[in-house]
Amino acid sequence: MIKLINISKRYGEGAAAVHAVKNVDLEVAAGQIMGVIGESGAGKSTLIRCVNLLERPTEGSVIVAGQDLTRLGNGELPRARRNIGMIFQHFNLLSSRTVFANVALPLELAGMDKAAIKHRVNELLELVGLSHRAKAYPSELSGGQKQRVAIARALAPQPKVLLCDEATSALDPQTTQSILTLLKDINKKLGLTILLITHEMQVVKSICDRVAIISNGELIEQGEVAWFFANAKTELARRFISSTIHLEIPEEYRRRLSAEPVADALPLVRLGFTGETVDTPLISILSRELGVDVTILSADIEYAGGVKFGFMLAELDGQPEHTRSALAYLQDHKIQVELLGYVRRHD
Ligand SMILES: Nc1ncnc2c1ncn2[C@@H]1O[C@H](COP(=O)(O)OP(=O)(O)OP(=O)(O)O)[C@@H](O)[C@H]1O
Repeated sequence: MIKLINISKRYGEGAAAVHAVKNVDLEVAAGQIMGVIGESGAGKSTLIRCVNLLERPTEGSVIVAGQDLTRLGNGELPRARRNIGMIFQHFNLLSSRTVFANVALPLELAGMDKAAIKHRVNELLELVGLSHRAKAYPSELSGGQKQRVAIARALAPQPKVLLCDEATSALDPQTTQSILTLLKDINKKLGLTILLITHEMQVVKSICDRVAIISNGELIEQGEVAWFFANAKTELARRFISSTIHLEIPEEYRRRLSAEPVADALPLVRLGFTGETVDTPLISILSRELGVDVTILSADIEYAGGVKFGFMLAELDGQPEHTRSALAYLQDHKIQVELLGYVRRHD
């Protein structure tokens, strides 16, 4: 549905030129949700704005719904752009228009008659859960409601593709989740293809099917979300992944931790679960069959893209040879084992 072929974008000329996007190839299949994640200044906004030619790429082709937008003249481009809706971080609503009139605007511009506009806008407001606020003005709405209006407006011309430029970055975590749920709903109900950019891995984890990482204008890694959590290679990807996992050694244990084995101390391990981990009732097997008791200090294990991943901090209590077999057992089941040190039983 979206195909970017060798896209580059330079701002300015000569020595002062900024090469914001470099030789990007990206494909988003129909009905898919793709997330592009990157740090500030990585080139995310420039890249997404190249898809509807809000920024014209310096090189490369942009194909949306089978049309090469970079080859269209100024007369044909507006029609092709109707296939592409867009929402923004700061909603971009018209403050002098009501919710109804904001959503109606693209339909008025397209010359639709009044009765048809009324029908369509009411349908859209129902879809985004805002029928009861049709007469309100943007200043009377919460951030989440404003983004709902923006989504309804973007969907009014029945686009095939929705571009989301940091659409939840101005919202609190709970509202973010409700907007992400709405986007997923719309994706399923309407078969809409979604390309979003974000700096938050949580957003990717919540709704994306695929993810690409952009760094310094280049796509450095991409894949299905589940594959990505299990297999990402680059340091940046690993940093984004760990930003969604919250696991710390409790202070009380940290005080008793030493790097080397000491008398009367138990190994403290971090166990990593990835898409490759073999499902196993590991704690019962370790204690019943291998003679090692497991104390879980903390765990953050989640599902993304149908795969279980996450980490667990645990203390292992058993004879040294039993502990060695337990660690080997975990590794055989594709659980990543990291020995963090040894915790003395007493201060
Ligand atoms: N209109 C412009 N003129 C000149 N340079 C620009 C322009 N827009 C962006 N840039 C530069 O291009 C690079 C990429 O910027 P871009 O806004 O695409 O990154 P981003 O990943 O979206 O960052 P952020 O999350 O901070 O918005 C940056 O170095 C930025 O300063």
